[in-house]
Amino acid sequence: MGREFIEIFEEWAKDYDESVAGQDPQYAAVFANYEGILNEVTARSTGTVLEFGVGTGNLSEKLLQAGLDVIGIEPSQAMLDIAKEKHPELTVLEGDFLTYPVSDTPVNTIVSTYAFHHLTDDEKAIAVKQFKEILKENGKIVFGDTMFASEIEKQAMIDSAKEKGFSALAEDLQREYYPIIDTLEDIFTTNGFDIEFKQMNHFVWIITAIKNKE
Ligand SMILES: C[S@@+](CC[C@H](N)C(=O)[O-])C[C@H]1O[C@@H](n2cnc3c(N)ncnc32)[C@H](O)[C@@H]1O
Repeated sequence: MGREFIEIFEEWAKDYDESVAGQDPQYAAVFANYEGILNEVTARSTGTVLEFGVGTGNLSEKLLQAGLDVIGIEPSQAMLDIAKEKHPELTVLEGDFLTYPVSDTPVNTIVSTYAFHHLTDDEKAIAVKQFKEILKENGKIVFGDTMFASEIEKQAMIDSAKEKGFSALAEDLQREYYPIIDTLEDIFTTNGFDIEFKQMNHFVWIITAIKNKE
């Protein structure tokens, strides 16, 4: 479950760092302020951090530089190999948002950037329920990802991509499970989190979800 897009990342891994640097015009707006997004997720993280979908390890690098203990989880072998090559000191384990080697280490923060939308909304709810179990008291989830204020806004972004001739972006926005903010809010609050949203570019928002006491 949740691994249906891995082939895309096996292919994309070798050029991925060029895309995030804005060199692919179709994705330039998606990756606008990429460094700022990673910095903001890092600034909100504490203690032992479990990172999902590490890709080539760009967020992991910032978390390590901030002195945090990072356990990375990544399902694509090609991405995982690059992350390990760039950061030999990083622990990266094979796994995904739903199935991962759980250690006994209590986790303070669960982070991810540009990855949670690979799960359907039902899978997102299962993942969040599991995260609550492994987070320490007052633990938090900090995710940066593409999401939309409404279905109307999402359709407008798809139409705009088509008008610009960005067919790969338009297909991506229709193929993967980019959520509506109200849906995410419902998933997190139902599973016992207080959640905040902050917009970082035309596509990406950061969500910070803090585990309730109850
Ligand atoms: C767009 S890349 C983001 C990489 C990195 N987090 C970043 O911000 O640059 C998406 C990553 O999520 C991974 N991924 C895809 N499906 C996943 C899943 N079900 N669980 C965890 N990671 C997944 C991909 O293999 C890829 O490395």
